[in-house]
Amino acid sequence: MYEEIIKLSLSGCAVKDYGNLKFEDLPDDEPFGSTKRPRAVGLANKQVADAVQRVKNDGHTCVMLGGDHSLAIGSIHGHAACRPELKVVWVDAHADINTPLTSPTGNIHGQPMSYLIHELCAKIPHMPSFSWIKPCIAAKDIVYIGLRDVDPEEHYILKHLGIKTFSMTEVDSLGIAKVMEQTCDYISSKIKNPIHLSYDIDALDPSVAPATGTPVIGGLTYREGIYITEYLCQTGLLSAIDLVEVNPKQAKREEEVHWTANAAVDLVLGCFGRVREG
Ligand SMILES: CN[C@](CCCC[B-](O)(O)O)(CCN1CCCCC1)C(=O)O
Ligand SMILES: [Mn+2]
Ligand SMILES: [Mn+2]
Ligand SMILES: [Mn+2]
Repeated sequence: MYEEIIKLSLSGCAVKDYGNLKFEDLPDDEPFGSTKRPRAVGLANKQVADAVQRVKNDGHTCVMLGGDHSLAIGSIHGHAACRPELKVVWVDAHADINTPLTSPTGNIHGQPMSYLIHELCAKIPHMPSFSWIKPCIAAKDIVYIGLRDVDPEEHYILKHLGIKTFSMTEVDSLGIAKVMEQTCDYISSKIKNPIHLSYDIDALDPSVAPATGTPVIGGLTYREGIYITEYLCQTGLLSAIDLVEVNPKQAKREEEVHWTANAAVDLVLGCFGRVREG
């Protein structure tokens, strides 16, 4: 991922590398109910939240390179501590809004949004090393793009809270340009709020980004994925970006790692002004 930093530097952006966060291995991190590795994930996200808050206090646009999507807990929490009026654009095949009680797998990468949303606060049990997390966004502050693998309980939550979603059906029916126009009208209707873009690489079709943990066919083309970043960049409102779920270990062969990493690099470059016209 250092390629990102080099390329961003080359493209004229002032880049400050805040370094890698070191997450200690917790051997006896027993599940909390069905929720796996609660202490490791809770402690890691506290570090992420503090780091993102440092970056935002320094006045930068923050880029958090994951790791899995559970890290969005800390990233959005830390960002909201500086910019409480932020809006979230969540680009993903999945909604990642299971609560610990609805999750079918107990994997926290499928749950991050549930810890952050005010309206779900009462549905979240107290968990070890999660007590520092305070809900910081409202359902109306969120837009999803790229959904195509949503659990029934997640679907109920999305509908019940009236959260704005553009699934792959809407991407097909409207086209990505209309989706982005409607996304920005929805989040910036009255005032221009800072945008937190949380980009799960599995939003892209597995033919483009195969090296990821939960690939789902029928995803965004490379061009649609890049268009999202170019469109949000030109709003001038991008305040923090998560680029997560790139996982070389999931590649079947070396070239799949390159395809996935190259797509991730290009997505970040799109967020910082790289346009395809040259
Ligand atoms: C859709 N929900 C899943 C996937 C979460 C993906 C997280 B991401 O960060 O990569 O987006 C999957 C649940 N299904 C697994 C297969 C059997 C049916 C349930 C979950 O584990 O909650
Ligand atoms: Mn994942
Ligand atoms: Mn995700
Ligand atoms: Mn996903």
